Amino acid sequence: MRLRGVGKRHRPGGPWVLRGVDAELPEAAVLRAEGANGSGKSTLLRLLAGIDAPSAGRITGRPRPTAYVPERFPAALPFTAAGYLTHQARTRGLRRGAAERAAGEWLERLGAGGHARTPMVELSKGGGQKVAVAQALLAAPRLLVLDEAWTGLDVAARAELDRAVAERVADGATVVYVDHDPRRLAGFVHTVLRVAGTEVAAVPGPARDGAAPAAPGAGTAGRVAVTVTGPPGATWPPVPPGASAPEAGPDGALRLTVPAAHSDALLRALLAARPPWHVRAVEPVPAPDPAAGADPAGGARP
Ligand SMILES: Nc1ncnc2c1ncn2[C@@H]1O[C@H](COP(=O)(O)OP(=O)(O)OP(=O)(O)O)[C@@H](O)[C@H]1O
Repeated sequence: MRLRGVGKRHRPGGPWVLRGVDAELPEAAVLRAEGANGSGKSTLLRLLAGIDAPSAGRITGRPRPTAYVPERFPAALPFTAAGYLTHQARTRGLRRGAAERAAGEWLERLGAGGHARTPMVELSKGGGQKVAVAQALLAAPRLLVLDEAWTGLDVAARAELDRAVAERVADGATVVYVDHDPRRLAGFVHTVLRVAGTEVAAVPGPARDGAAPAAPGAGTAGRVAVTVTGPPGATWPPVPPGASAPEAGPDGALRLTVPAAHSDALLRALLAARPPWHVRAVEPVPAPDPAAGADPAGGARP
């Protein structure tokens, strides 16, 4: 998916919120949009999801199907939770039986199975948010856009959404999100979209293959250290080739190193585990062999 010279203003002649945005969004990747309040993150996400059209420029190659969880979900709809989700699944091409099954399965996964027959207007804020998330995940989107989608969810549903993100990415989808919590999916982010002053800068995130050598202090051997904590009962997933044995730290966290080329696979496995692991940090590891990439400038980019 590609943005070329994309601009947006919310009314003709009004101020540009975004202008001249050029970016390429990779497949099978998580992208996090960051920026100050009112900088235009939600505006960017609505453009990416196709909810709003750009005022200038073009967006091409948007993966289909596309799904979007808005910051404010219109929960006061004349349906039950399951009825609404079934309707949504039908509009996305599922047959009635498959649509009902998908609706029920997503409500169960998010811990809202007991509210399947609850009218939407009677749902709590958290219940409404679960329906908002479920409607986005129903049709296995190839582009998933999440605007503060974790807000209002309970801990278990948040973890389920993390897992759903990992599943979508493992399936080749692009996931773009905004969240006020900097730890949300930390270490899993391929690209950060920095929104500031009408511009969007795409910078490598910690999970990008090959990002580690470009980071200050990193060696050219390209290993990264992953620090995780696990919920009670978490089992260690299969780790990719070349990973070190996990070592326990004093604070109960586990740390292991892995070749940068395999860090995405490890992060996906950790987040897709049931229950999922919490990825605390992904950091470059200096190369053990000084001849392999000694760089007095501290790993500056070539
Ligand atoms: N529908 C709209 N009509 C007019 N102005 C809008 C509309 N939506 C957003 N804006 C304006 O566009 C600018 C960017 O808003 P946006 O919601 O995209 O920012 P944000 O970075 O997501 O903010 P926050 O972090 O507070 O959610 C703001 O000045 C906002 O007031």
